[in-house]
Amino acid sequence: MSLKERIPVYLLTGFLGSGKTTLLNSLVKQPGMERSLILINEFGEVGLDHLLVSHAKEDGNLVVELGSGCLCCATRGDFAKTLRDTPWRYARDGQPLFDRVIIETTGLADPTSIIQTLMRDRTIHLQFRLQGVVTAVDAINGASTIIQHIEARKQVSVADLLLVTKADLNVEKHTLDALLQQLAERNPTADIQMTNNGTVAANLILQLDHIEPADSSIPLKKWLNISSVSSQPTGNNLKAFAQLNPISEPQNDINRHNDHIQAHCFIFDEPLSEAKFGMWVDIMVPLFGKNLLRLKGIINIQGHAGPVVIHGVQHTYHPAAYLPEWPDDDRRSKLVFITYDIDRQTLERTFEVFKERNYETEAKFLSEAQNEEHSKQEAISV
Ligand SMILES: Nc1nc2c(ncn2[C@@H]2O[C@H](COP(=O)(O)OP(=O)(O)OP(=O)(O)O)[C@@H](O)[C@H]2O)c(=O)[nH]1
Repeated sequence: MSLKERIPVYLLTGFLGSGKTTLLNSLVKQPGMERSLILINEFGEVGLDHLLVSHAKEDGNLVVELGSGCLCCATRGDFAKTLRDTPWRYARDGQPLFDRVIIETTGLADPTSIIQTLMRDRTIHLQFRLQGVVTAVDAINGASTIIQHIEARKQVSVADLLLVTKADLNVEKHTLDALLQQLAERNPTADIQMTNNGTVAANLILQLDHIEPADSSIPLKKWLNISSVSSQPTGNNLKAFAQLNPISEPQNDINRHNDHIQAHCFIFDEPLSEAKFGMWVDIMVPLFGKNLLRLKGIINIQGHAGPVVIHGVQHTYHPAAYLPEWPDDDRRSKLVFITYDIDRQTLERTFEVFKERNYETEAKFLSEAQNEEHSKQEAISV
């Protein structure tokens, strides 16, 4: 099955009480959301949320309650099994009875491990594609929750869409401004939307495309979502693969919060060598592993007419998508990292190392050496 044919999965996460179930209730009533399979995970002995969305069944959806316990840890195996089984369990005449899956996590879930299950479990991966991660953030308590709880920070960091809930309540302007700034700093790639009374337009969710922006109607810049900072004057002239410019310094603000998660944005003015960049990805992504929470990039690779779109979550790095043309005149490569305990200098140092080595020459040398060895062996056997 091609990626496009796989069943889209939307992950709805957010800290305890942030408004996930309320949003879900609003979503499933809307046209376009029929035939959703809703997986609800709750933390605690008795689940209630599935009751709260029970009317969703009347709107032509299926609701499944996942076992008590958090699906990022205690019930991870159950979750994987439930999801693997859904295409035949909820099917008629061999056809699934649903068009998409929405997973509501517990408020304490670490979404990165759920994303890992979605992308690394072979059976799941062959049938489903992660279409979007939506994180609810409480307008009033969100800022302090994010500072206090690592789970909340991870939920924000991996989101494609951040929904600020409870904006209808009397939120002080400075509280809201501070929260919005914090969200933008922590996840510069996510779209941020305000919601009132727990309602959100289904379109906002349905248009998400977590993995394959190439296939989507979303403009690339919106996907990467750093256009607001990318027009800043170029900064110092640190050279990496090419000319590298720090385009924003969100990490300074985040350091003030004294936590471990940072966002780093880089721009490369010149096209990058495919061999060097490929080596960097092959070696560094697994090496950073769990500490690389998110990597998104639009890359100008030497010799390619259009941009190359890359995307990774922790160890999982998706095959690069080669687009036929650039969306506008800006041909610079842009990379956004959201990291846990990896500082900007470390990333820069790795760029430097890969710039210094000449992988084209090394590859050529290796191939010539192998050919020579081959010829020798053939001569011996003759
Ligand atoms: N005024 C207002 N109240 C909201 C909004 N969203 C949620 N609430 C209220 O906030 C409370 C928590 O909402 P839920 O939707 O249950 O939050 P949740 O994230 O599912 O909570 P957990 O399952 O405990 O993690 C409920 O009392 C909701 O009615 C909103 O946008 N405006």
